[in-house]
Amino acid sequence: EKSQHLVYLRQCLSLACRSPPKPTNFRVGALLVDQRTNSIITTGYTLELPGNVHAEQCCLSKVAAAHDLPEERVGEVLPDNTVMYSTMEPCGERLSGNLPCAERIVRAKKVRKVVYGVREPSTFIKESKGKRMMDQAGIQCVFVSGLEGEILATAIEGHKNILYT
Ligand SMILES: Nc1nc(=O)c(N)c(NC[C@H](O)[C@H](O)[C@H](O)COP(=O)(O)O)[nH]1
Ligand SMILES: [Zn+2]
Repeated sequence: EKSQHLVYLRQCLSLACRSPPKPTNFRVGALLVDQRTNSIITTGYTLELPGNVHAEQCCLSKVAAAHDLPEERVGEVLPDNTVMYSTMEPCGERLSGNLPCAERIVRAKKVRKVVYGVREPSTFIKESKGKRMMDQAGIQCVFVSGLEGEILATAIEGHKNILYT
């Protein structure tokens, strides 16, 4: 089970490496798996789509768009028991004020499990709320250890360019 989770999290990590570095967010990769067929439904990474889009948000938006639906209706076209993999815990609050991914995932209804490789660091949001929000919605949140170092190094790539003078 954990080895299978790590296979998908490594794929998320390689997706995160495609994200253009930016000091105001993290570089994250995510993907959706159909648990019945164990096949990947779609992938996403931070800023892949136009606008200030998170990796998890990209996944939901791409599935909806493939069915000519807005993201908020993605639940109508996701298979039951969809699993979201993400290098980082989905956000519960965003400094931009945009709708957090935990709320988007809850709204999607069919995502019943979220697997991630790190909790959100406190760079932008002191106490991350994503996990708690999903727990309260009955979504199974699974933290998988083993890739933290690589995930964090990739996530904060854009931050290294800040000159602390
Ligand atoms: N799980 C996750 N996936 C992402 O793709 C991403 N960029 C973040 N980042 C969380 C961080 O808290 C927000 O990036 C800041 O709060 C700024 O908010 P915006 O990104 O500008 O909406 N977290
Ligand atoms: Zn987010």
